[in-house]
Amino acid sequence: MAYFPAFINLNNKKVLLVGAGNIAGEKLEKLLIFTKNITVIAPEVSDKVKILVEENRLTLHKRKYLQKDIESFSVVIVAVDDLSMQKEIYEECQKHNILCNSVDSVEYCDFIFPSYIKKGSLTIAISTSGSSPSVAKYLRLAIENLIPDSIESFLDEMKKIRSTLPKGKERMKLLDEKAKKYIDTIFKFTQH
Ligand SMILES: C[C@@]1(CC(=O)O)C2=NC(=C\c3[nH]c(c(CCC(=O)O)c3CC(=O)O)Cc3[nH]c(c(CC(=O)O)c3CCC(=O)O)/C=C3\N/C(=C\2)[C@@H](CCC(=O)O)[C@]3(C)CC(=O)O)/[C@H]1CCC(=O)O
Ligand SMILES: NC(=O)c1ccc[n+]([C@@H]2O[C@H](COP(=O)([O-])OP(=O)(O)OC[C@H]3O[C@@H](n4cnc5c(N)ncnc54)[C@H](O)[C@@H]3O)[C@@H](O)[C@H]2O)c1
Repeated sequence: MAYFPAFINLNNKKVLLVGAGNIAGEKLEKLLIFTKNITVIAPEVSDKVKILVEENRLTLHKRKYLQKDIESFSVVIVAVDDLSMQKEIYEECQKHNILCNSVDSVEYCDFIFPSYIKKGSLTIAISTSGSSPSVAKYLRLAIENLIPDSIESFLDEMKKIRSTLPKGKERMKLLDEKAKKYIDTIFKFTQH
């Protein structure tokens, strides 16, 4: 089955990152845009992870992962250089209904990190379901150039209109027309 693309609210969700090397640093940098409720466990910690932990006052346990460490967490990311350990933690997560991401195999992922573009309240996420992370990256770079920064203020304006006008056909029509006009000016055409 394919992955269901969802945008998860990480408020009040505890996130555990196992591993603190190069890839853990990359995942941490991306996660920090969405939550600071992150605990890191690893015996060796890269300079980048050390700085991010200090700057964001994250909890760091400088030791190896121990069974049951996952138990108070909602989301676990396993960024260790050891596939059997990724499998072990993934299986432990399954028993506790904890969402798990492993950096070496989609087989041990309940969710995967997408490549994403964020401009204000707009988020565009791209995934190749693990087929080619670098294709996801270059597609992101190509799409990023198509989206103007003005999208941020335009979305703020649309949000304001939506919250001030009463729900109903009139509001729907107005919002649809404004959205179409804006997108038309960006892409010079609108697909229906
Ligand atoms: C999108 C992105 C998001 C992010 O990391 O946040 C992301 N990987 C990125 C970059 C990237 N990763 C790799 C390269 C080298 C070139 C290449 O292999 O293509 C590059 C390119 C680069 O770094 O330039 C190597 C790699 N990646 C994985 C494996 C294991 C394997 O497949 O076996 C290996 C082999 C390791 C090895 O060979 O040793 C696995 C995963 N990587 C994923 C996400 C998930 C699937 C995403 C999807 O396709 O849907 C998944 C399954 C798990 C996960 O991480 O969640 C981010 C781009 C962000 C951006 O810039 O926009
Ligand atoms: N998903 C991706 O985007 C992607 C991209 C490239 C590579 N990878 C894969 O990511 C993995 C990690 O690569 P890296 O460059 O970050 O490695 P690294 O050597 O820099 O870091 C490994 C980290 O795992 C920790 N670790 C090892 N054993 C541990 C244990 N028992 N408990 C807790 N922590 C432990 C280490 O202390 C270290 O912090 C590799 O297997 C690589 O194939 C994934």
